[in-house]
Amino acid sequence: MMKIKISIPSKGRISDPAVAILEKAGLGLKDASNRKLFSDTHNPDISVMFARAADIPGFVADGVVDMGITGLDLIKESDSEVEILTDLKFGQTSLVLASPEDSDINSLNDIDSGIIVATEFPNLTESYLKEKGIDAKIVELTGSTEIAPFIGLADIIADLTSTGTTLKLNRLKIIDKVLDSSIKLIANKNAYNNKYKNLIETVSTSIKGVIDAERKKLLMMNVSKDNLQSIKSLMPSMTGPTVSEVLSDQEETVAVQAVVDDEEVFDLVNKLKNAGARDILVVPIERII
Ligand SMILES: Nc1ncnc2c1ncn2[C@@H]1O[C@H](COP(=O)(O)OP(=O)(O)OP(=O)(O)O)[C@@H](O)[C@H]1O
Ligand SMILES: O=P(O)(O)OC[C@H]1O[C@H](OP(=O)(O)OP(=O)(O)O)[C@H](O)[C@@H]1O
Ligand SMILES: [Mg+2]
Repeated sequence: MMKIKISIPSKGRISDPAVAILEKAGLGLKDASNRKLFSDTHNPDISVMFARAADIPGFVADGVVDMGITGLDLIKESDSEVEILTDLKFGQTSLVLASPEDSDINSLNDIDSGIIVATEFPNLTESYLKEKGIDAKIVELTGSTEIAPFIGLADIIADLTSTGTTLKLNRLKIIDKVLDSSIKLIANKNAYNNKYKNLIETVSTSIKGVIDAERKKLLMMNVSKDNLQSIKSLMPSMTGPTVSEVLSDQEETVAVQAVVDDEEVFDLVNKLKNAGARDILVVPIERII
């Protein structure tokens, strides 16, 4: 008997990463064949429903599904009341206001009421500008917003930018930021607070474990006892290290292991080698619970 449903995007850039996170969290899809609306997972209590990323906040808020994976921009745009459980550390992007490079509009101060703004995010854009005292005319588009100022459809645009490549290619400059967004794990408020609290928390904990693990490595090495103190002092203080005896060895050797941040590994390995560490292993971690 299936207890909870998680909705994840059926297509687009966040679909595959969402499936991958579920898989690493032990919720791999049983029937991964594409274009199916539902799929069972390896946990009999949890199934997956595929949907458009923009529809997921509404489905979660209305209780059509109990949990979802989608972008903060889409959650805010649809004004859905959902519980945000954790940030999934991908799909980082910002919703910005941008004008043509050669226009005189360089900041909000250069904008008056009546300005025409093309966007895929009419609600966010309109309410942001209203907050700033600007009554904008919104032209809602469903893609290729960048072209709007050049075909006389709008004065400026509100669009997502990540690397900045698309804006640059289309000769647009950023004049203001409406919102920073990334992908979130969300839950229906009632399901989270009452009905399925334990199950939702279990799923959330597993997924958080995957996110934490992705940014960490397990370092293992052999160290002669003489060098142990200097090796220990190099290790990040938060995470150990664990020191254990190595038996079948003539000289006095210990094995040292510690969990370290990804960014630290390169530097640390060199320092450890110089301090006398041998047989250093850098091991990926699947989950940290
Ligand atoms: N260039 C980008 N970099 C990172 N995240 C992005 C980018 N563009 C969109 N996103 C995020 O991806 C999520 C899904 O967006 P969307 O539904 O538009 O999918 P998509 O991958 O853009 O596919 P499509 O637009 O073809 O439907 C949104 O939350 C959005 O913020
Ligand atoms: O700053 P960048 O790294 O260039 O990314 C920003 C672009 O990515 C998204 O478009 P997407 O690829 O989703 O196409 P779409 O406009 O059809 O949604 C977004 O709408 C921008 O156009
Ligand atoms: Mg898109």
